[in-house]
Amino acid sequence: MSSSGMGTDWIASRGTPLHGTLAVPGDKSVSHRAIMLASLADGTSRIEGFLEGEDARATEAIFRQLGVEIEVPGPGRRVVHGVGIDGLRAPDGPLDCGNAGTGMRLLAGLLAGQSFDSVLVGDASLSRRPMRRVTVPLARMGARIDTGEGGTPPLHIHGGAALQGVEITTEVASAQVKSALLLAGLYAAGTTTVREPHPTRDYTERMLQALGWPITFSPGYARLEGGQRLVARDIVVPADFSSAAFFIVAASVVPGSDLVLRRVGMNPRRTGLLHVLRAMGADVEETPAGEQGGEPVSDLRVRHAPLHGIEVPTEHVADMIDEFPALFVAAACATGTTVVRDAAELRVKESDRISAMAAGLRTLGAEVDETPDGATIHGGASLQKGTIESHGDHRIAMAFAIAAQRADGEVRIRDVDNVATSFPGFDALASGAGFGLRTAVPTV
Ligand SMILES: O=C(O)C1=C[C@@H](OP(=O)(O)O)[C@@H](O)[C@H](O)C1
Ligand SMILES: C=C(OP(=O)(O)O)C(=O)O
Repeated sequence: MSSSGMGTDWIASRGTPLHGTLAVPGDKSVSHRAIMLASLADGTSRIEGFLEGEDARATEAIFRQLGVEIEVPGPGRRVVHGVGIDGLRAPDGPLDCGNAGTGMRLLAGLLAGQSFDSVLVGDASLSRRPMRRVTVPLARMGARIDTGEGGTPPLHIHGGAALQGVEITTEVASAQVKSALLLAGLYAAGTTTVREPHPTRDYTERMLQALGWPITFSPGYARLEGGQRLVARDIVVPADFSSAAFFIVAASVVPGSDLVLRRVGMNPRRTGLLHVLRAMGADVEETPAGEQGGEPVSDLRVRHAPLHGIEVPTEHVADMIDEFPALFVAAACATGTTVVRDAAELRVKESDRISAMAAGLRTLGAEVDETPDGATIHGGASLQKGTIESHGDHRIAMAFAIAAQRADGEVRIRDVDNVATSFPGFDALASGAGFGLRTAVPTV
């Protein structure tokens, strides 16, 4: 326990210019889906590049509880003995999704189609997150799911519901909501069609197709029929763009940096930050490096460049939804003003990311005006030392480790254990590249 009494703290401060060649861990979104769909397939699938993060491991543990045998031949590797589309068995107790919104929302759809009852629970942060966005449209398909008071977890899912395919336009642009509906659609009679207000990441669609389930999809649209089967297939998980993003921003803002990130997943629904950073003046050279698991991957060489503020085009928001904490730091280090709009979703992530970033940047001396759906960040102030609350949110913690590389003095970042949900080993990789970053000596 740290002096905050809540978990580990980091002490971050200016390091050296960032150099070297790094490979970030596997994609979290793909890792969740690989476990889920390989478990439902006929036959044995091998997964390479699996993210050894707490979120994906929570999903893995849940599928073991649902009767799936999953071997671990080594780090980042799994052998999943699929039980077939109707082969899951009733769990012996609640299924713990940990910190993972993705795990819980996708499982709500998948479990709504089973013959048995199940209960999904999560940690304190997940227990505050909105679930009606999945339970309401799933109810239209015939699912019976009770939420806690206020539409939050736990979710009590009643088995044996006769699901019916529906045509739905989602209210929020959310890959989790879309995926929950498609996974319920596997068990529904007839056709399930999902349209989205803005296109979101399409890993569920791509992986269903790769495992042989007939599906039609294009940006913002997906349609499938119930009652098919999945065929086991080996799955290679590409490196997570969202993890790479912290290093892309760090190398952009730390003078003298020249960093290479190897074979990063470049699904166009994930790379909105690149468009925005380039519009701000960032120097990111992209060399395509083929495909990994059906996804384009590229080597990215990032050199420090002076950034200037912009109005973030709203069409990029869904394609960079997890990158805003890092973008706020880039904006604080830029000259001029950056305006973020149409990003109210940030308020219902692991923390309220708009207010967490605004509060933390103000502590370090930057001027930030919050709005209901975004913020105006006034760049150019020199950042000072200070103590930052991560609110137990991995992306807030990592974002402030970057900000500290531009601060005069030490930045204490409280409660960083949650970084292990998406990016185990971030601190070692960051220190190796040149970050000033260490774990605080606990005080008793
Ligand atoms: O489908 C997914 O794997 C994810 C979708 C996004 O959430 P929303 O669907 O809530 O936008 C993203 O923030 C999350 O980290 C992963
Ligand atoms: C929002 C995130 O994840 P999840 O919704 O799965 O908790 C994230 O990783 O930034």
